Amino acid sequence: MAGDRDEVAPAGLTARPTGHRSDGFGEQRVVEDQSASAGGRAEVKDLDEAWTRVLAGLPPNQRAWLTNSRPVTLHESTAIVAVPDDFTRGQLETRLRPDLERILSESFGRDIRIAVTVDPSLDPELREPAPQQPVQEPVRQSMPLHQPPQYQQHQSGQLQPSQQQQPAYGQPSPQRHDQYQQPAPTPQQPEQRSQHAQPSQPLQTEGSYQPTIQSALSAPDAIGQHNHPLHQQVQQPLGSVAPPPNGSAPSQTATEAHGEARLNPKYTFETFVIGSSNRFAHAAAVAVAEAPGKAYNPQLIYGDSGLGKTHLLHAIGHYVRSLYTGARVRYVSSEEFTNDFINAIRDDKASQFQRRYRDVDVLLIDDIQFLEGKIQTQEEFFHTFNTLHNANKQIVISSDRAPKRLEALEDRLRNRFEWGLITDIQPPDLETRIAILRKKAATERLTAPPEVLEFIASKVQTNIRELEGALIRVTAFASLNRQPVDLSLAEIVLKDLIPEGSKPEVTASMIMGQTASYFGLSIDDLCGSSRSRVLVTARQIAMYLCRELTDLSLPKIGQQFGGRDHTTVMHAERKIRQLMSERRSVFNQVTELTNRIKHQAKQQ
Ligand SMILES: Nc1ncnc2c1ncn2[C@@H]1O[C@H](COP(=O)(O)OP(=O)(O)OP(=O)(O)O)[C@@H](O)[C@H]1O
Repeated sequence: MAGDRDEVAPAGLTARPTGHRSDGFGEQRVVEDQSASAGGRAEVKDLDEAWTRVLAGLPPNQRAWLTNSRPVTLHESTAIVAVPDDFTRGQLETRLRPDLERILSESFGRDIRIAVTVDPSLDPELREPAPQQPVQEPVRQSMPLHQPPQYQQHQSGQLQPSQQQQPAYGQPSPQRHDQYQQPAPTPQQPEQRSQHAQPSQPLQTEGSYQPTIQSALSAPDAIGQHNHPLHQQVQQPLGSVAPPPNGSAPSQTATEAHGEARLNPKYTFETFVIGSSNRFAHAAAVAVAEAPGKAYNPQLIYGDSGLGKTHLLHAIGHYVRSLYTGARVRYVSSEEFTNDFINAIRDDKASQFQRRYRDVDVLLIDDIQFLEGKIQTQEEFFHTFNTLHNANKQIVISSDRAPKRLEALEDRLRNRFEWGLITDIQPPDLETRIAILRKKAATERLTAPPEVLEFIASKVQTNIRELEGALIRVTAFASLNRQPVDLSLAEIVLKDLIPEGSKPEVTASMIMGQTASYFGLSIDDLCGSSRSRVLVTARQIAMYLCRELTDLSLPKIGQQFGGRDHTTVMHAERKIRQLMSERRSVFNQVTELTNRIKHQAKQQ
């Protein structure tokens, strides 16, 4: 009990409850028992009543800070109040203190001071992962980084279905989609139908099957129907593929492998719309997924931001895992790879790092351009690449440029990228953009008539992420106003989002500056660790806008916000998308901020 009381600090100090007290009243009971003989019971009850008066007596802007705060107990002349986070505690101890103490003193007829304690469980909504420290590539390390891998025995095996229940190598495993939260099946337009092989169909067995890019290219336009291009006889196999040595199945369980893969369940081949701009890359991606390590190794996909490179990488991962039980797939952005590498050096865990990236069947590495200029990480990646390639493990790489244009990447790496197959993705044409919107509307259960989809597709021409963002804003606006989604509504919403004329360049610092000043916060607040509701919303809106209005990658955005993890940015994006259609205030805040940011960008 004494321990409990020790957690409560006088104003100015922070105390963190050690136990979980979801109602914030755990401590009240403690003190109640202690002081029962001295009439403390009545006082505790009075504190609740006094708190009601406090809430009624404060102006709304101050009251907002108390939404998730709770009175805990009255101990002599100190009222103890629990709040969800440090930021709110700061507000109570500074701005609100005089009014709080005045109203409480009036209620009790004697001087009352407040002491504030932090109880994070009071804010159940906040699930933000803790921020990570940003990391810098070390200048020089003395430890040996490139020892031969210590898991040679695992590397002999090509992908093999694991033990009893599995079909023979080269045959698909039964559907394992239940392991993922696949998007709910939705009715599809003929042109949106998935064009990759169904896992329930047998794959051609080793030897008889060779993918061919010719056949992929001869497929009709994506917007029309076509046969699966990859079950055709080889005419000109690309990439040198050594026959895989026989080996044992990976020892990892499917569940472990799934946890490691970190794939977005929405990014599958089913949800990927094929058009002339991406058909080649898609066909090669399917080929690679069906015959990992054998078709094209490495496969490199390049193209501008927001055109579907990450989507394809994840889709490969899902498809491999649905075809080969136990397949060890790992998706990683190059930024994470770098950070992981640096942390491994710092923590003296080089061999664990190497195992993580070398003991896999398929390595999907996103945004390789991030390795430019990072000599040590390039060196490490070079060895990772060689180890995997020598063992006939599949490597798929994405980049925002063709390898030749990755000037700050070592020649030996660029050369290796050219060993396999290089495919590009171009901005989609109008028909593909409409088909993407149609599919997006169906999977997200957003209702929008064809003319609205066409209108949006005609307005947003390059980045598919922006295209999706525009659809979300239009449907959110309609839902908030309980209006049907029609052309005039779409025109209103998109007028501000997509200004006429050249596209001004928006930067993360513009977004952070405007967001901070809009919410009366500082940039440090946005980058800091406070999780007060106001701040979290502001931070999430700023992250959402960085995602929508800039080309920055998830990890890059995370770095801008005090070194947060990329999953925090993903969470923020999802959260704000959802809140925009549920809360008018959030929709208005995002719209107003977008206007301010674009206005500022135009003036630069
Ligand atoms: N052909 C497509 N069909 C359906 N959705 C697509 C397609 N291409 C892209 N998208 C969607 O567009 C969004 C952006 O795609 P993605 O993140 O894969 O782009 P990217 O090229 O990796 O961008 P960046 O380089 O900025 O990371 C995603 O939501 C993705 O699902």
